[in-house]
Amino acid sequence: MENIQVAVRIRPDPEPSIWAIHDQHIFLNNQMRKPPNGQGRTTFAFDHCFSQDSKNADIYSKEVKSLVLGSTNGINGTIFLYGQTGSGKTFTMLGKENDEGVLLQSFKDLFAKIEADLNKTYVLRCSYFEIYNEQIFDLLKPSSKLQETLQVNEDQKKEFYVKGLIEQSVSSINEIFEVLKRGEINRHYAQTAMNHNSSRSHAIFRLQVQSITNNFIRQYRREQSQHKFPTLEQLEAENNQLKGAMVTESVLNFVDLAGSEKVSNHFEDAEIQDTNRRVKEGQYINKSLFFLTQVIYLKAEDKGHVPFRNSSLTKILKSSLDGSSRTLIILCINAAALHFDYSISTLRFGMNAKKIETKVLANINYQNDDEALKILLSDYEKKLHDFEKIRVEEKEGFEQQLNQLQIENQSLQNRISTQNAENFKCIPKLYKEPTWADRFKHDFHCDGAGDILVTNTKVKKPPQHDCQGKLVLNALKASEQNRKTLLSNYEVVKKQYLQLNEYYNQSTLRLQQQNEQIQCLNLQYNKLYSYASEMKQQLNFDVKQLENQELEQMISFYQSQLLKLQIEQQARGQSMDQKKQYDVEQFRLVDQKEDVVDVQQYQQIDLDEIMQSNMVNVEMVKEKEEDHQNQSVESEEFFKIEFPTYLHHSNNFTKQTMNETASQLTVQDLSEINFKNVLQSFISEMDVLQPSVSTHHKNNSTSCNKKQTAKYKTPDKLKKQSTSQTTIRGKQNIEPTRQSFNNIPKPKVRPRQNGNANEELSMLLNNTEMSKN
Ligand SMILES: Nc1ncnc2c1ncn2[C@@H]1O[C@H](COP(=O)(O)OP(=O)(O)OP(=O)(O)O)[C@@H](O)[C@H]1O
Repeated sequence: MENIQVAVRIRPDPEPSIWAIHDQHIFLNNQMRKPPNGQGRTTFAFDHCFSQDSKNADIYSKEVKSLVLGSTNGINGTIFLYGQTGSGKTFTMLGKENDEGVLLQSFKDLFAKIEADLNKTYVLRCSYFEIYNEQIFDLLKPSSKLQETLQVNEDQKKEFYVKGLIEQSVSSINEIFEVLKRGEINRHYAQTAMNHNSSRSHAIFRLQVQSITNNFIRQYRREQSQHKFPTLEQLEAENNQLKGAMVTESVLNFVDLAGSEKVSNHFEDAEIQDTNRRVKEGQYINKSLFFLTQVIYLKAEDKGHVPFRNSSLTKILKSSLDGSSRTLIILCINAAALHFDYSISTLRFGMNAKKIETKVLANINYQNDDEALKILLSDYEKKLHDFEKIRVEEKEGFEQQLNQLQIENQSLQNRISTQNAENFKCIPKLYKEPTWADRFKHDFHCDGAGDILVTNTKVKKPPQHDCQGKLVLNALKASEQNRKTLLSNYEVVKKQYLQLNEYYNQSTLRLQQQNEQIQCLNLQYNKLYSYASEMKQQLNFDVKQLENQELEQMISFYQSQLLKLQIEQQARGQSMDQKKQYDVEQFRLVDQKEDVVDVQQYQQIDLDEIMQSNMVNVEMVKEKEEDHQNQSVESEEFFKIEFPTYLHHSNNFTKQTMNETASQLTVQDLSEINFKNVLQSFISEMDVLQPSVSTHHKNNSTSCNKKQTAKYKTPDKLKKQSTSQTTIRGKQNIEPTRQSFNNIPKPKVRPRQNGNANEELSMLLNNTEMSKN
């Protein structure tokens, strides 16, 4: 026989504690030697007393651990957490992040031992349910079926069991954590959706531990699915190995009882509007706790019949209180004086429970004969079959739930899509694609900017009750993430656009400045060009003047030579006839044979023109005359001695025109256009004047040699024509070529300098010169 283990734990409180602990005793401290009501016992002795500084780990290691591990040997165990609301029952059971509850520590130790035990194979099944207002709710059911209540039935062995309770098979610590988590979520959901108050219900987590010593089973389980157990036939096939097997079965109950405070307490709570509901809750709680206390009291006093059937709680806990179970009650009390009455009540309950003795027996079956083993395995298989059936039902329920969630998820996805579409409709087009007109206007294009559609409105979150599926939450998160990404992309592109815009503005400014500079340079260039043109004009004028002077000098020189020659001819008059004398006066030497024709021709020539247009190459004449003297009369050749008549004409004309032009230039605007106009008019005048000169010559030289017209042609034409001289009347007409003309010694002429003036202007001037020449 073994007494129920009872421990007490004081919850830490900001208020000073009225309780003190010494060893296994808890009593009122010095400040409160006497109880407030002045009566009753104030010192209690329990198996363990835990102060406010105690941790869950302390309670687990000293009280809970041995009880939990005993289940692996087939010993049932039950842990009650009894106490007033807010006294720390749930904290002790489930704990917090930094102080793990006794339940989680139990799981860890249990699985650690199971994994370390290589001689047994364990089957663990767990269930989680709550008793609220005497109704049983399975917390492992799908949320849609949470409202279904379960009944407590009695089997053939007069044992109570909850019919239809889900027994979830677990094979690892993670799986059992998942089951616990699912139960807690449903408990919370029931609290809100079904108006349950978790603190007003008794929560029971039950763990069935079965083990069998058989290596075959272990190997079989490892090879097969973890949830499948070998069939009886398979076990019989290995019958020899099963002989002598030990089978253990045990149940661990973790019971978080509802608060044990008085019902009247709820009446006084002014904030609670639904008084009737609270009254009903309190009544049921007190009723179940009363029956629990009664059962414990009767068991402790050992006074005959114990009424376990009075409440669901006592029915469920019967095996723990009446049978072979090892039971632990952890009393939770508040430290403050305010809760003294409730604390005393709790401690008294513990003192009664402490008296209860239970026959702690291990549920072990030693099977040495085949028949007994078959019966055991048959029973075992039946349980497993039921378990599999439940699993199938559960699976179907989950699948239905999954389908429903998928449908809900799909509808939510549709809503999100619709919402997104509406959002995008509302989005302003932040970046307007520039038109071609804009691009030409600004000469600016931002490649790759494109259209960016960004919403500034957050995606509306659906109501809380719609968010049952993780997919929905993920979709919302993804949508939000997309929105953030779009916004960040938009910011980047916007920044680039602003930078490009800034660059464009700067470029435009630079362009304007450069245009202004170009205009200034153009102005300067025009001024310089005008100045250069003027200078060149002046230079050409000077040169022309100089040339004219030189030519005048040359003419004077040749005239003097002619006079000299004439004098010489006169001096040699004996050898020259009268006609030749006459010709000489006309500055022409004529063959006697051609005197008639020549005289006629010469008579038509104006003397002045002859004087101006014929030039005697003194050296040539001398040479020819010498040759003439040396040769026969018949071989004497006619030499036409020409003097460039146009020099006289053009010289005079040029002088006059250039003087006029210079005077015009001084008074007129020197801009390029005016300058060109002046030149054009100048050239036009030249063109007008030249034909008259040419005509004049033609008229006066019709009988003369036609080659005289070459005087007004370009040097190239002149040269060409000179090279194509033909013989007249069988006699070679030898005309002084340009070369021969150049051989005439001339006064040195200053070379014409074109300078660096504009080329077009040079061309014009050159053409003008050519025309003049
Ligand atoms: N030992 C402790 N150390 C620190 N905080 C504690 C401790 N015990 C309880 N608390 C805190 O006190 C509050 C109430 O505790 P808890 O919910 O466990 O009480 P309860 O007895 O389960 O109440 P109810 O019967 O209403 O469910 C919780 O916030 C819990 O975190």
